Parts: sequence; structure tokens; C-alpha cells
Amino acid sequence: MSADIIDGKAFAAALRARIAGQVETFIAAAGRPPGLAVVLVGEDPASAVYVRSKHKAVREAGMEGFEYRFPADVPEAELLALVDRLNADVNVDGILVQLPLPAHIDERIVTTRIDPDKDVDGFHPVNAGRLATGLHGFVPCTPLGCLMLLRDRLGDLSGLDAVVIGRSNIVGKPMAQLLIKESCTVTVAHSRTRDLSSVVRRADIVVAAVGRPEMIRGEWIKPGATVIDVGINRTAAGLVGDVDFAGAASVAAAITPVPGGVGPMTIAVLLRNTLVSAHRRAQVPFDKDAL
Ligand SMILES: NC(=O)C1=CN([C@@H]2O[C@H](COP(=O)(O)OP(=O)(O)OC[C@H]3O[C@@H](n4cnc5c(N)ncnc54)[C@H](OP(=O)(O)O)[C@@H]3O)[C@@H](O)[C@H]2O)C=CC1
Ligand SMILES: Nc1nc(=O)c2c([nH]1)NC[C@@H]1CN(c3ccc(C(=O)N[C@@H](CCC(=O)O)C(=O)O)cc3)C=[N+]21
Repeated sequence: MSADIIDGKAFAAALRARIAGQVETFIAAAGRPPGLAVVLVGEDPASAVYVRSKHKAVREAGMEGFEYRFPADVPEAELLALVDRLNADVNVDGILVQLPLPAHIDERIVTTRIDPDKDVDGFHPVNAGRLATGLHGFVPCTPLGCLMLLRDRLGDLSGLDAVVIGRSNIVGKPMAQLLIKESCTVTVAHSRTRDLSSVVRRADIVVAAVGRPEMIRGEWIKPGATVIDVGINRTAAGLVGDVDFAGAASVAAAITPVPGGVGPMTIAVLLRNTLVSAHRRAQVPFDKDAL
């Protein structure tokens, strides 16, 4: 193994500490803490774990967490009524409805009901449009966390060849948008891509967001590339990413591990987005780029 391991967990912990400092300043100015509402529908054990760790992080940062749980058979209208209430609640700066939702609930309708200016997940089409057109808005937490790790590692990304594997609205597409903004030459691969190995081989930056354990092979990676593994796959062998870690680590310059890479960044950026939202809504000036 020759690659540097990108310690997302440590990077996220440092970011959270800076956020906690800014939360104190915000409370002094606004007279209230930043508030994040998290809504969980159903009993999916993985979702319950994520929601718990989000809440812990919210409290540790000095923010206020509002938690709502519904049984899996909650009517869509009831969920929408809660979103309406949270949109109107002055103490709520961010709203997150944990995905996936049960099949009888239309995720697009729920996502679109959230006030775009409280949409700290960045999933609302208004925020997707803002990102695509270069306007200020919320950027989805996972891709923004990946970008922070890339910039920390590589500095200026301009001119680099980047390949994003996956084109979901929550990871692949916004990741590609961010890399375009950084002046990378971006290729987006997906399940219909022909000859994925050759596409990956060109890349200075590989972002894997597929959801298939260890699908991206070490032999595909260009020597010296930087590999960001978004995948979270639960297998008999434990938690693994979308990248063949040992194989890729023997050729890449740097790689994120799973766990301890992108996952902790997602939660730290959620706190960051909530802090940014709180400042905007309370009209307290804040330099988010100094975080
Ligand atoms: N670390 C974190 O914080 C987070 C991790 N994740 C993880 O990231 C992974 C991706 O999540 P998400 O984007 O929501 O997943 P989706 O299932 O929504 O998207 C997966 C993408 O991978 C593509 N794909 C599927 N099979 C192949 C293949 N054989 N070759 C190339 N591309 C393929 C799909 O292509 P097509 O569009 O053609 O179907 C699709 O675009 C998952 O493991 C998820 O658990 C997700 C969010 C946060
Ligand atoms: N509205 C919404 N917003 C999300 O941001 C969202 C979502 N729904 N649904 C599910 C996905 C997934 N996701 C993760 C968050 C943290 C870790 C994380 O902390 N992972 C740890 C390991 C945790 C473990 O052991 O499972 C790590 O990689 O080190 C992973 C994945 C957020 N998501």
C-alpha cells in the first residue's frame, strides 16, 4: 500500500469544532441557538443509526435538535403537515427528512414541500437549480464534504480530469456540478456506461457513488489519482465502500476509507449548512468560507 489515507473522520471533527465555536458567537448575537429538525419515518435500522448520530453531532455543536418520528404507515398528508409547521417555525433553521421514505410516500413531493431556505440537505429542486446556475443555495452535504476533502488534499482542482460514478440527485449529479465549478473536466458514469474501466483510468479524481461493494477495481485507477469512496455497503465482511480499497490504495496517491472517510463529512457539512442557514435567517453576518 502506498496511498495516503484521507482521514475524513479527523477532518470532520476539526470542522465540527470550528462550527461549535461559531455557534457560540451566533447565540450571543441572535439570542437563540441554530435549530435543526430531523424527521424519521419507519424503523429502518440504518436510518435510525444515522438519525441518532446526527442528533449527537447537533447537540455537541451547541445547536438545538428537534426530532420527529412517524410509524412506517404514516399518511403522506400528515408528513406534509409537519413540514408545513416546521417551515413556519422561527426556531427551525434546517429541515431534514431522512431518506429513503416508505414506498407509499412520494419523496419528490416531500422534498419539494420543504422551504428551500431551510433545505439544509440541498435536495429541493430550487437548490439543485441554484447549484447548476451558480447562485447561492444549499449544496447537498455528501458532495460538498467530498469537495472539501479534495480541495484540502489537492488545492486548485482546475484542469484535472474527474470521473464521478453515479448520477443520483443526492450525490452523483451535485458532485459533478461542484467539480465543473472547480474547472475540472468532468465525466459522469452510470449503469449504461460502456467500458467503465477505461473511463476511470483517465481520471485524476475518482468519486465512486454507486452502492455496489468494491465494484471499482484497483487496476482501473490511474497511478497517482485521488480516490473518494462515497459507497456505504453492509456486507457479511462488514462495512465496505464502492472501491476495492486494498487494490486502489496500492496505485492511488490518496484514498478515503470506509468507514471514516466521506460518511463523517456528511454529518459535519449538515451542521455547517444549518449554521449558514441560521445566520441568513437571523440576518447575522457570517463568512462561511472562513469555517
Ligand atoms: N457516505 C455518505 O454520507 C453517503 C453514502 N451514500 C452511499 O453512496 C452510494 C450511492 O448512493 P446514491 O447516489 O444514493 O445511490 P443511487 O442508487 O441513487 O445511485 C446509484 C448510481 O450508481 C449507478 N450504477 C449502478 N450500477 C452501476 C454499475 N454497474 N456501473 C456504473 N454505475 C452504476 C446508477 O446508475 P443508473 O442511474 O444508470 O441507474 C446510479 O446512477 C450508496 O452506497 C449509498 O449508501 C449515499 C449518501 C450519503
Ligand atoms: N435526507 C437525508 N440526508 C442524508 O444526508 C442522508 C439520508 N437522507 N439518507 C441516508 C444517507 C446516508 N447518509 C450517511 C450519513 C453518515 C454516514 C456515516 O457517518 N458513516 C460512517 C459509518 C456509519 C456506520 O457505521 O454505518 C462512516 O462512513 O464512517 C453514512 C451515510 C446520509 N444520508
